[in-house]
Amino acid sequence: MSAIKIRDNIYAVGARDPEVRIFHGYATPFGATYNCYLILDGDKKILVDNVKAAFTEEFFRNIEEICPVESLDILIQNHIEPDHSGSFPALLERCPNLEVYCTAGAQKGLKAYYGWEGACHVVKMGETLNTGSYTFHFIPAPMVHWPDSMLTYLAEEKILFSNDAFGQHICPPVNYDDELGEERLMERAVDYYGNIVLPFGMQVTNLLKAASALDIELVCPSHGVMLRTYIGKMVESYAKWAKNETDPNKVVMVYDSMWGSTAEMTRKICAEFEAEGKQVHVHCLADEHYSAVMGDIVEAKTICIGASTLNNTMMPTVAAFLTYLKGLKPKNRVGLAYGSYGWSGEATKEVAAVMEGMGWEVLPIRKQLYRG
Ligand SMILES: Cc1cc2nc3c(=O)[nH]c(=O)nc-3n(C[C@H](O)[C@H](O)[C@H](O)COP(=O)(O)O)c2cc1C
Repeated sequence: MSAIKIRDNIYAVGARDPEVRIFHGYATPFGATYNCYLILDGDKKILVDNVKAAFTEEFFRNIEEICPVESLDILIQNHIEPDHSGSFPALLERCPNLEVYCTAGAQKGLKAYYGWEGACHVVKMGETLNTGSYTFHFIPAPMVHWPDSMLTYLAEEKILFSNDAFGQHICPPVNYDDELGEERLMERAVDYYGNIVLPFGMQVTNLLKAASALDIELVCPSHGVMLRTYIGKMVESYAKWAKNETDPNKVVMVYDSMWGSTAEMTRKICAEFEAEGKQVHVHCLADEHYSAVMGDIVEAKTICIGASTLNNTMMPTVAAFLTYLKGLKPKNRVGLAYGSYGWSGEATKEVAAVMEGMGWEVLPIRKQLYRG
């Protein structure tokens, strides 16, 4: 990838990773990008975030299209997760006097990850950095995505560097939301939300409140395409998802099956829901990674989980999905546990217990001895 000119003095200088298929346990069938941004303000050169360590060379090449890496003055580190900070040691090697702006949590993280104990500008909500003609406003957003996370707003250009917020895992040959198309954008965004942001509805609501005062023309996230046309749609969707507004007509069915009996139950139950006019999304865990289900979970009111009994418990694929789901904490759902068994049939009871543990309304279990 080359540097992408966004404005006269602003460039995207991140890296593309079309090959990545699992990203910290999250399936990325369409690859990912690690976006970061270079801003020139007179003789000041400011970098917002950096990239995964393995992509440092590509990142440096992109910067060098604009200016020498050694000439960078300031690094705004919005978040310390290694996909945004992996090049930090290499950057410091080439720019030992780089001034770093980040939250207190990020400072701790930079020390823990990289042993870095340098002087740092620790920023809080509402604090700004003036670099001459530009003012950067810092907006800490704890848990969107980690405790150290923040966003940075460049007032004069009306650009929000949103880091993980509003991101999408995709590595398309285009740079902007309207080039990708609304449907594809929102499909990737809800997948990202379901896998990354879902547990943090309250924090997202707080962030949207803080961002509502800003005049934003361009959102530059750390993953996926930049938003210039569908900012309103994205913010509206985040607000809805953060409030856990589900669709009573949307049903998700997730299952695995050894001999096809639970698959057959899935087809029957699916047909029943469809006869009621519901929209059913079916995922078989033998074919799909458990994280591929999460985009549909975000808006579905009813979630049916099918597991046959294997050695007195549920199938491991379903157990893995439930472990993942529990961590992402979808609330206020209606659950149905179903599955086939041969003699003891523990699986469905175990699935229903997990649903109860998440506080869901649980429908009566549907169990079937072998093929009925
Ligand atoms: C390796 C293996 C272990 C099984 N263990 C149990 C068990 O512990 N308890 C039980 O009720 N059924 C057990 N079964 C029977 C299956 O649950 C039963 O065949 C069921 O119909 C399979 O549903 P499926 O076709 O959806 O996989 C086992 C089946 C296999 C192949």
